[in-house]
Amino acid sequence: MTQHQRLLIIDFGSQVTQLIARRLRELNVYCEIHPFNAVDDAFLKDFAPQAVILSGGPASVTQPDSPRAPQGLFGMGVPVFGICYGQQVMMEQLGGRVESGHHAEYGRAFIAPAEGHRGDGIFAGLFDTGREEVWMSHGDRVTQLAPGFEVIGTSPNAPFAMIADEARRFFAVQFHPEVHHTPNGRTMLENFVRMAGFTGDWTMASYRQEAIRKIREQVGDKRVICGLSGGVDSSVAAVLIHEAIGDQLTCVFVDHGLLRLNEAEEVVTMFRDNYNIPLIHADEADLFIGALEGVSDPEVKRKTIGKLFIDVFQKYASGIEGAEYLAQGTLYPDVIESVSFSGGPSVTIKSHHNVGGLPEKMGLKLVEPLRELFKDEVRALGRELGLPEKFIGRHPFPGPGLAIRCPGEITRDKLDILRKADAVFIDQIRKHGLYDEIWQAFVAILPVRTVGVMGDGRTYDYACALRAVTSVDGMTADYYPFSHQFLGETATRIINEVKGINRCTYDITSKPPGTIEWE
Ligand SMILES: Nc1ncnc2c1ncn2[C@@H]1O[C@H](COP(=O)(O)OP(=O)(O)OP(=O)(O)O)[C@@H](O)[C@H]1O
Ligand SMILES: O=c1[nH]c(=O)c2[nH+]cn([C@@H]3O[C@H](COP(=O)(O)O)[C@@H](O)[C@H]3O)c2[nH]1
Ligand SMILES: NC(=O)CC[C@H](N)C(=O)O
Ligand SMILES: [Mg+2]
Repeated sequence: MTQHQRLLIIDFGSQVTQLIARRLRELNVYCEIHPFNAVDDAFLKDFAPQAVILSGGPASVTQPDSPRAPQGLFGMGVPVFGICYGQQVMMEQLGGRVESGHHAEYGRAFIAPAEGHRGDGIFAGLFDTGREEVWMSHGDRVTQLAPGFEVIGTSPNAPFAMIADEARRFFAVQFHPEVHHTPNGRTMLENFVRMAGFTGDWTMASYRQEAIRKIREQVGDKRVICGLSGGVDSSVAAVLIHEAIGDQLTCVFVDHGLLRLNEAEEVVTMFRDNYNIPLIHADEADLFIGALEGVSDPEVKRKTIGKLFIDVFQKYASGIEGAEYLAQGTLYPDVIESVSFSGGPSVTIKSHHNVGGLPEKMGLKLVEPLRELFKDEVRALGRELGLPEKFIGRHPFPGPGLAIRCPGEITRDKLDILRKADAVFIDQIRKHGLYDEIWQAFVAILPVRTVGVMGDGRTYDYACALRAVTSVDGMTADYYPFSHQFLGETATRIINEVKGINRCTYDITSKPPGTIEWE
């Protein structure tokens, strides 16, 4: 376990629990999210948090069998901050009262300070304008405070919107300080962690040292292979592991024939030029493209590719004496998603290419040095390790590559057209200085051909769709608001420069309801 000061977030299933963790990480506070049903008194003792935050959640504390925090939590002497359901559960467990009723508040609300309170303690710095803007999402509300608590702020439908028991260092709010729509939410969380004694010791410099020590401890004198895509995650993982164990590491870059224009050369050159890391360039295009022939179902595509990745890693691992470990760039969101509490079985939208099934089949043990980090932290670690900015700022690129940007059947022909169109689009974005503002951008080639007229001749070629989104973590996304001029210029360039495309559309679907990739 980390040697840093630790904060525990108990998850009651809120859609925005991850944001609590993000906000705290931004404050250089190390925290972990654990589902309420995995946290008991023994866990608390073992984890030894210096403070605890209780998340929101979909349940109602007024219902029998609704989730609770372990009662022992309130006797540990550590500061506790309850958010929404977390507030309600605190009141319920500490002797207050919560009621369901007709007092729902969804969206923006304003908190007024209670008599005699202008905001102090963890509410310091608030109410500058006489009221505090917050984001609410609740149907239940606290109707009676638990002994020891006093009210700090009220909203029209939540008379106990901000409450505190200063003596025990228990605080709670009915709204969500973790979302962007609560402008001073960060101030509240910062006040809370400073009050709890956090010094902000979670920095990438200390993380780097610790991660290196752990990798050495885990791997000993064995060998590690690392699937390297040239993406941020696997590049940072590879460089970090190399720093730890030097030439015990071999990277395997799989060219599955589904990469972007010149991508294979760029990745291989960049690694060979900048790092002295043994790198196998596995040219397996025939294997992948061959297996995908005639396949048009998106899930079948994904599963076919996922399995072939396994086969390829296995092939190269068996050629390396003593290769007992497989490294991958698993991030914290992947970890949380697989443990997080959910009210029912969740639906699989897409089988994200996942190397999680590897170890059993290959007999390889996993090395996952980034599994505690968010993407922005991985980028910060990459900078700390001195990776070239070109790699750190790269848009994410999915493991299955162009296969999921080519709805319907994949052919080499279509892939070539797609690669060229994608290169023009990205070139346009770079030329207009927009690359860093956009989270991810690409072209999808559509499985329809349309009629056009070029140079007085008839064309019957493919249509393509441009996709560019803004996002923080890929979980939700919005389309990027290009100017019409940019779109027009880009469409003209693609149609003029890329033989095989005669029509260009811009995808303005957000996620949800769409997803970022087309398949
Ligand atoms: N072409 C590839 N060759 C080898 N390994 C790959 C390839 N594509 C993906 N992987 C492996 O799958 C993992 C997950 O892919 P993913 O796209 O999520 O991460 P990434 O490519 O490292 O970063 P990014 O999310 O920025 O694209 C990678 O960390 C890498 O280990
Ligand atoms: O490594 C990956 N393997 C996959 O199978 C995969 N599918 C989607 N993505 C990437 O995940 C983010 C969200 O994508 P979606 O909105 O399409 O689900 C976007 O950044 C996608 O590019 C993948 N990455
Ligand atoms: N966002 C929340 O935590 C909601 C809590 C509870 N389900 C309510 O409706 O009041
Ligand atoms: Mg990638």
